[in-house]
Amino acid sequence: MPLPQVCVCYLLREHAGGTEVLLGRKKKGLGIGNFVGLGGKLEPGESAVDAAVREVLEESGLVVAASDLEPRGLLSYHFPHRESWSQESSVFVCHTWAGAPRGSDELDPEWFPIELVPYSEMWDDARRWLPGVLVGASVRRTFVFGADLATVVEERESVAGTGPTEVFPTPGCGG
Ligand SMILES: CNc1ncnc2c1ncn2[C@@H]1O[C@H](COP(=O)(O)OP(=O)(O)OP(=O)(O)O)[C@@H](O)[C@H]1O
Repeated sequence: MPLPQVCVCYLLREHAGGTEVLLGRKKKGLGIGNFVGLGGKLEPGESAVDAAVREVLEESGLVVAASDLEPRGLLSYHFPHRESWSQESSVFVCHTWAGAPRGSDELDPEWFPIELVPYSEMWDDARRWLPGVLVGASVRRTFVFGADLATVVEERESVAGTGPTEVFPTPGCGG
């Protein structure tokens, strides 16, 4: 079964001699209380880019153009103890937008210098890949979360089903 597809978009600005990223504390749903980038689920038939444009607008009021989104990879999140939480996230970075950020029922956006991103208040995987993405890297990685539904217990440098190897072969399907 393909995983539910979600997207995340990190807006970056140059400010006070450094780079800042727009994050917000999630007010509802999966990961409530965590600081996250702007993003959410793809609607049926929607591309990850179009979903990112829509989610940025819905969550912050900012208007981004699809052509200004830089694709930075794919993350696969697995929750063997709560399969309904497993999902795959396309990652984008964007430096150009129109408007000023405003809060929404999802989060209240705040700028953070990239050296001061609150990793201890984010999903456990973020500190393992987001620092690189914020300075220009791309990422393709799989994270497996433990029974506490919060701690990364396994990390692989590939994404199940789309990379050269199947990370999670389904018992009974071949092999
Ligand atoms: C498990 N480790 C994780 N680490 C970092 N980020 C994570 C994440 N798991 C989900 N995310 C992000 O969360 C958003 C989807 O969350 P999800 O609750 O499914 O969607 P959200 O409620 O926003 O969607 P709608 O607005 O209802 O579409 C999406 O940006 C996705 O990248």
